[in-house]
Amino acid sequence: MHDVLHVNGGLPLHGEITVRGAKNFVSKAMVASLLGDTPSVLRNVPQIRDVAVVRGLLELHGVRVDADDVAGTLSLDPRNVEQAHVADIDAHAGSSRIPILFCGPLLHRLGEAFIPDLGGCRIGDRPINYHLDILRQFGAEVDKLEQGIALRAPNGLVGTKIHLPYPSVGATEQLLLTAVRARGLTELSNAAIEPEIMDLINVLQKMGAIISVDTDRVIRIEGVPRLRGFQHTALPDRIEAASWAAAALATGGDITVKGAKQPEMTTFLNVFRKVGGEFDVHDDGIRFWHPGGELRSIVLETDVHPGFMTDWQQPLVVALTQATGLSIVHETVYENRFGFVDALRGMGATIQVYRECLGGHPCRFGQRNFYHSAVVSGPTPLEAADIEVPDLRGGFSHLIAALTAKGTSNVAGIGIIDRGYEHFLDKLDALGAEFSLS
Ligand SMILES: CC(=O)N[C@H]1[C@@H](OP(=O)(O)OP(=O)(O)OC[C@H]2O[C@@H](n3ccc(=O)[nH]c3=O)[C@H](O)[C@@H]2O)O[C@H](CO)[C@@H](O)[C@@H]1O
Ligand SMILES: C=C(OP(=O)(O)O)C(=O)O
Repeated sequence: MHDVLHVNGGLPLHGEITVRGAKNFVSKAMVASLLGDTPSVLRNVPQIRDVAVVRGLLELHGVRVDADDVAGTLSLDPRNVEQAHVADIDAHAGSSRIPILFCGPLLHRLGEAFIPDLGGCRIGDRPINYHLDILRQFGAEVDKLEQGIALRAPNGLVGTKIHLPYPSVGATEQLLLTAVRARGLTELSNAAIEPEIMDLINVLQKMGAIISVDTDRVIRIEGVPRLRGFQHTALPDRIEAASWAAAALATGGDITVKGAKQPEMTTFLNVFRKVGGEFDVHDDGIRFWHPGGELRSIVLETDVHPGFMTDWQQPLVVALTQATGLSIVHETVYENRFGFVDALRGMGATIQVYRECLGGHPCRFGQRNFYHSAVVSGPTPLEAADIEVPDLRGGFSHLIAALTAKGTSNVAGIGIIDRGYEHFLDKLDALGAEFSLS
């Protein structure tokens, strides 16, 4: 398999690419189809590995999946889930974080579930204690085994009142996918309200669920006994869009991201403008460009929505190496998301990481042993290097750094990147990047 990308960097990226549906929504909407008793159709589905992983798991559970990859349409027929003979589920261990979201839907349909060990990016410990607490509160029996988690709910699941210690995206989705068919009322306080969650709520409402979202992060659900299939077009991938925007800024280029939408990106766009990037919002996408002259340093804190998204942080840090002065980035969502800066430092960036909370607010990771704040001093020209992709967003950041650095960089392990970036090599080609694979 070709897994090393040889990048001849130092050329501004110019041109137009398209983003399709959000990785962090599409996979969840696919799981939601399990809750319906009629087929669902999902549109604007990207061809990324996380979609393939969830598809495999759904098929294992008896869902018939038909895909039109070019059109980006998935048809999901869950009518045979009760008849499925699930075998080989261990083969799905370590593939992504989505399997944990199968718990509620499978418990409703089968009264039991087995969930293999999770994968996803190693950017912190990523515990699942909130998920398991939620399932137990609905009345599930949860057993942690060596290979995964076994769950039972022989008497069904019953609505409950839950307060999340932190507005976790996955735990909020766990609750939604479980509460919609539980008996009675469920109330979740301190819920996450990311746009991908709101679109999942749209899907569940189309299926027949009753869900209200209050302004104070409280979500209320009235359980219903049955749900039907849905037809839905996924919201665009705001992380991919921001990643290409960061690539335009770092390389001094000009990229139009078709499919990108302003409402989900307001916070990113403010930061992009403060750094000195220009953008124009069009009906069918957003054009991002470097207007020439100096970029400006900033102070930035990642946070839950509507704050600056943690998944935007890694690509933007590469652009900050090209800004004049000291930028401060405080990562408050994951305790260990700065590992990727080692490689940037090796390419000539001046970045120092600290255990202290250097942003505006103390966070959960302060006074602990986590290097979760970074100071970036720029501008520093980046030099070509041999680098290894550590995780999805860190990997894309390395790619941006290689595209920014003059000379040939060898980026190993690029296979990780297609977990969340559809056809990224074709897109690089369309943007005028020079590269080869080996
Ligand atoms: C597939 C997917 O949608 N992934 C996204 C999702 O991840 P994911 O849903 O895993 O992220 P969470 O929002 O749950 O995690 C946020 C924080 O809560 C902690 N936590 C979470 C669950 C739990 O049971 N216990 C616990 O302590 C995590 O360790 C982390 O520090 O939201 C993140 C935050 O926007 C994004 O970076 C990921 O891209
Ligand atoms: C952290 C991410 O994804 P996952 O939760 O799938 O690991 C990401 O998309 O940046």
